[in-house]
Amino acid sequence: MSSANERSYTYEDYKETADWLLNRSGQKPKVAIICGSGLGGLADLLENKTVIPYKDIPRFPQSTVHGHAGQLVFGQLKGKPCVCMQGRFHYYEGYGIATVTYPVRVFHLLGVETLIVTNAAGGLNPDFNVGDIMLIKDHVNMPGFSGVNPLRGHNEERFGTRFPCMSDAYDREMIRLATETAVEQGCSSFLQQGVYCNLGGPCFETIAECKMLQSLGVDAVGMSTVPEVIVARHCGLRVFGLSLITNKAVVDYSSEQRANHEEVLETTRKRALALQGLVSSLLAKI
Ligand SMILES: O=P(O)(O)O[C@H]1O[C@H](CO)[C@@H](O)[C@H]1O
Ligand SMILES: Nc1nc2[nH]cnc2c(=O)[nH]1
Repeated sequence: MSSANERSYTYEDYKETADWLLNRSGQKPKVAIICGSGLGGLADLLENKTVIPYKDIPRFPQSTVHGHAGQLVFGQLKGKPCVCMQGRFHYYEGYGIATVTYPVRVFHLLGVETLIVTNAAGGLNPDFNVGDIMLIKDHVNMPGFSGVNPLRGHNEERFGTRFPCMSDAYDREMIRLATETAVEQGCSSFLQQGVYCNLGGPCFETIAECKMLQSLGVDAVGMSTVPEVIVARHCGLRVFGLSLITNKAVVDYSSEQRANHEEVLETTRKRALALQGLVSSLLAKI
């Protein structure tokens, strides 16, 4: 990988971007929401919006994936000051892991206290159906097994400790509130909880890989989210995560099913409103 991809950032870099955004938006969000593939509609719920394209923001990468608009949206949701990423960055796009997670530290410096991550994911748990919403209770950072971790390198103590704990990565009280909210919203029949695993992508998994992940206790697989969560927990943000099960992972050699991004986006279109309702009602409770 080239050194440009592996670039690192100083505390002052993050601070400069945060100050620029504060100046441009005039808003100090308390909640940041990262919208997964096809889930950018969440940002449309915000009131009093200020929209800032990534291309205008100092040091921000660009979104290159279909279904990721590439802009920050500031505004209020249920009266809470929020910032939404309409489009996230993925390792497979060629960005270094510090670049993929760059916005999270910027949000921390803007005063964000809670990070909500959403993603589209393949369902590995045989009890899951396409269209289920999975509350993420834990993760497996598969790239971390070979040393790909956003905290690799110099530890900036102003963000967090060298060896952060990850056994409490996903806030249990928010999971409880979301479960309660799903009952109120009439969507508990397609609500699940489970373990999300990120792979590097951009290939979808082979059948052997899906079987291996299942045997490891993974419920849903994707290509994002975990690096953002690690950086968020390192700097003390409360994290809540949702996976929309957009397709079922193929685990049978006789299956004719083939994972593809069009199916992923198609499922997000069908479940976007339910997911948006759940997130906005949850926000009203925190
Ligand atoms: O994780 P998000 O950004 O929702 O996107 C998921 O959907 C894409 C594959 O269809 C991959 O980028 C995968 O990570
Ligand atoms: N890796 C991976 N990412 C996804 N994103 C949406 N569906 C999938 C999937 O089946 N596998």
